Amino acid sequence: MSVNVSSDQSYQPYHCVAAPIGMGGSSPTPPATAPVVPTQNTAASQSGAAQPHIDDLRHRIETATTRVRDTTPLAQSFTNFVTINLVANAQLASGGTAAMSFLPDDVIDTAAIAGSTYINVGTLLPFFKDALTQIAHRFHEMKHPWVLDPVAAGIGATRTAILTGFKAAPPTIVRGNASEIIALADMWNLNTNTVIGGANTTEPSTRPAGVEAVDDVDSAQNAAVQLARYLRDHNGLGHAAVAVSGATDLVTDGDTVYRLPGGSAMMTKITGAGCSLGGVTATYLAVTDPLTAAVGASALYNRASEQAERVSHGPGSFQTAFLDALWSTSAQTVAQSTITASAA
Ligand SMILES: Nc1ncnc2c1ncn2[C@@H]1O[C@H](COP(=O)(O)OP(=O)(O)O)[C@@H](O)[C@H]1O
Ligand SMILES: Cc1ncsc1CCOP(=O)(O)O
Ligand SMILES: [Mg+2]
Repeated sequence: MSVNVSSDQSYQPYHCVAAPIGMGGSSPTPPATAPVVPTQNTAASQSGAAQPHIDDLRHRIETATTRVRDTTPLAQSFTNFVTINLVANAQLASGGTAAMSFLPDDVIDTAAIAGSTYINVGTLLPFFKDALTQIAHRFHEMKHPWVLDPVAAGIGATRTAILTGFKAAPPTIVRGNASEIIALADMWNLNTNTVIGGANTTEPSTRPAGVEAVDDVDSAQNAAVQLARYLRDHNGLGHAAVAVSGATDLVTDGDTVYRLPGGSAMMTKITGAGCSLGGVTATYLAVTDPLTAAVGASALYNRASEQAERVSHGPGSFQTAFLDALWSTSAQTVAQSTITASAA
């Protein structure tokens, strides 16, 4: 059974007048929310059963997007050196604030004042293996919510040791591209029955993919569902989400699979689109539940990247326009994104 809820919202540009921010001064005036622009393509036909739960999710997305902008939540990041600046800037443009840290005592002390933490394994140093194991187990004891981006899962003994080690103290949310999600589920020996390359192969995926996906989002669905169920049952919080990014994003809590079409393919031409989505997912997780955080951040990214594509002329201006659109896309536009739900 699937429910196709479709309502494209045209973008309403805003000229935000940010209040001057002194050191420790008040945060800028968050953008006003857009008037809901009636469009000819409003809600498609939907079965009655699923509509209330989609409406509730939309309400939680709008509330979370507004709360991020109103409360400037801190999401700490232990992330790679390639995209660390975009992660921080995307968190701030979305309404949150950032703190980047690597030494365990610093990370654990910062976690005590942060709403969540983001861990991304894109670039590694030798001490990361012990540090990240220590951090994950401390987060588990603290019941501290955190997001994992398993960048380049499957490549290198150190990265594999780190990702394998997270199974014993797993995150609240995992966000990755299709190949990373498949590789992580395989690495954790979850029963995913992943079929690569369609019906003509039955071998589970064992190939590392680098930082880019070599699998399509749908081939990662079973892996994402099994991973979400494992996280929910073992992270000590009782709820979880897995987000698989791509041309149509997929998010699951282990019971329902949500699909979010749209966004701009230009996102594949800037490094850090996925990494920064993980960071903004952590920003949302600081104020809401894992499913709402994963769906809301993905929807924000899709609406903002569409706007950026409309006003840019190449990767450089696209990235700048994307940050602007993270700031000014209204909470209502995010909440009214097209979302399709089906049973896991
Ligand atoms: N073909 C596409 N069309 C639209 N959006 C895309 C496409 N590919 C990726 N994206 C978007 O780019 C962002 C990063 O996704 P992805 O490139 O899959 O992550 P990663 O950079 O970790 O591989 C997500 O918001 C995703 O929705
Ligand atoms: C290129 C690269 N190398 C190690 S991490 C990294 C950035 C990956 O960023 P994203 O996953 O957002 O494409
Ligand atoms: Mg990535």
